[in-house]
Amino acid sequence: MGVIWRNICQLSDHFRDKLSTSFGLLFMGWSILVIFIIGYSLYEKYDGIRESMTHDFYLTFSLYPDELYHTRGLLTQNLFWMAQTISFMLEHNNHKQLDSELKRLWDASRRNYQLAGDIYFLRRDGQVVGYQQQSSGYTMTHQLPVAVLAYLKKHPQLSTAESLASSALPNYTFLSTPVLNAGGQLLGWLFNTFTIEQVNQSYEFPSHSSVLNQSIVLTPFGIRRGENSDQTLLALKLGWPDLSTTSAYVERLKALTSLKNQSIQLMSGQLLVAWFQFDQHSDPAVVYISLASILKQMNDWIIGMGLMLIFLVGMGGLLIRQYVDGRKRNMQLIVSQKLQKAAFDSNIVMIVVDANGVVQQINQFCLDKIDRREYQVLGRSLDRFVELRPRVKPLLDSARAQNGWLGQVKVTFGDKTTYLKLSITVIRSMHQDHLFVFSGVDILEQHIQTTRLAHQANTDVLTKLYNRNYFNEQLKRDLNRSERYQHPLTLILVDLDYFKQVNDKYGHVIGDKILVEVANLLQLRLRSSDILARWGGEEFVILLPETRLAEAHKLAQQIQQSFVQHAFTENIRCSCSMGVVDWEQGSSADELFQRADDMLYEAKAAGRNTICCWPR
Ligand SMILES: Nc1nc2c(ncn2[C@@H]2O[C@H](COP(=O)(O)OP(=O)(O)OP(=O)(O)O)[C@@H](O)[C@H]2O)c(=O)[nH]1
Repeated sequence: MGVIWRNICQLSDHFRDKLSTSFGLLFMGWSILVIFIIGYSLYEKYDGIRESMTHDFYLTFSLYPDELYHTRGLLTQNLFWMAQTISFMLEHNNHKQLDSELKRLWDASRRNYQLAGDIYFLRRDGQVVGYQQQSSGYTMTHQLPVAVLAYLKKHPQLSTAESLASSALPNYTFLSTPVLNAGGQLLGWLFNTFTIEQVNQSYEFPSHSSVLNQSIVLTPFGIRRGENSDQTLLALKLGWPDLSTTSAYVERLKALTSLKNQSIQLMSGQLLVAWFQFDQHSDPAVVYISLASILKQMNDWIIGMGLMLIFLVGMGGLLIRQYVDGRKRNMQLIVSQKLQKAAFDSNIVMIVVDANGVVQQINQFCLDKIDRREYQVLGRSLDRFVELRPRVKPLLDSARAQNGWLGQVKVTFGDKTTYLKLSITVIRSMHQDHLFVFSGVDILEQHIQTTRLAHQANTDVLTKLYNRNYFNEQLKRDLNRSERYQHPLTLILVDLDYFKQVNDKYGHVIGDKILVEVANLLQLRLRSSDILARWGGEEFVILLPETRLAEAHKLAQQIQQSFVQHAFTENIRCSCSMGVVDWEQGSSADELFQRADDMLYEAKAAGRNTICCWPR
């Protein structure tokens, strides 16, 4: 059991250490959380920029991905960061940085996603911030391409998206730009699929005919062919249509292009991927991406993080509580150990001995008393250094039997003797012998005081003899003993004769002196086992244990004689009368006294200086 207990203790220590480690981990966790919060605050700081981006920017892509499905997710992310960067750059109006950042992003996108085609960065007011042409590699401009500028110059009604929107597409912002190369392939596919009439009839583009002759135009209302169509592709900007508008547009395209069975998907309600397969060699696509959708996803992500945060805070709180509880327990343990040490090292005698009385621990207070060092005492018998009354062995036996001991002991440390109020606590242990903790408070002063008080309570102030109280107690005790062992016991009542006259003649001071002399005179005649007391006034009483009447009578005669021979102070002569009684088996103390009194009365009546005995 002891081993198991020790193991449990070690385990709990181990867990305490682990809790410290947990706290470290928790601290790391919190640090990460703080970093996240700071990051999020910064993010929030640029929320305005993001908002402006949401409302002001649209990205239109014309590209030819090999694996559209695969790249869609990555592209979404990439577009978001591209747009954010642009927004940030514009905010700071630093076109040089914007150029280099866009070039870097474009290169990365093309490398990662094998993009082809053209990218345009547009603002709602129709301004082209920048564009890239796949055919000529990355090109950055803050102006529209030359061909676009020429076209817009020729047709002022198309110079801004705003004018276009107000005239033809009131609900949409619109921008068209001629694009080389790939457009030709798309055009070829369209003409292989539809007749020119079909394309032209379905197209209601409010534009110059020469433009129409040279272009393929995609609008929410249809597709129309231009003459130089092998050179042209118009990228389409739809404004910011809602899902139903977009869906309607897609359906219209599908109807027009007979692609009813082809994959044209609406993603997340606002992410449209329209896939046009137009020849054997490549898969062109128009990808329209809503940044609002991306930001919505972003919001979901923030909610997720919020939930995670709540979870982490909960877990953190739990761990902190565990840690704090552990610390509290530790502190309590330390405090209690300190208290124990303080108690052990206090100014009382503290000794721990084993069952054989061998010292296991001893405090400095005690070491100072016996004038020894700790190493001289530990492992040795307590008897060698301290003399106890009662002795150590019986004390231990008694403590073991009664599960503790409390009492007063006389103790001698070296050459000094004192009294201790001693408490012995027994410590029982599963895997060890009993230990006995001696804690003793020095009560020498108290002992002296008590003894003095007891003495005063039993002593006559004038004569220093025992008083009536003490005598009565002794009489009771001796009567019992005589009763039990059938031992003889006699009592003598002594009364001074005519003492009133002495007082009257010489005064009370002299009378007192005579009383003291009488006390001494009586004491001289007695054995140590006899008890002499002042019964009151000028009356004395003598108890004679183990004494028969004849012997008591003899003693009374000697006393009488000593009075006759003694000259008291002022040469005063005094005599006394005495009643001597033998104790009769079975009679009480009162009966004994009554008889003694009777005898004394008879002695007085007989003329004083007389001894009367009972039985006669
Ligand atoms: N000086 C002094 N006198 C005491 C003390 N106690 C009692 N007496 C006196 O002892 C006297 C006792 O007087 P009584 O009882 O008449 O007895 P007595 O004069 O001795 O006469 P008998 O006993 O009949 O022989 C009184 O005068 C008390 O005042 C005391 O402590 N000191």
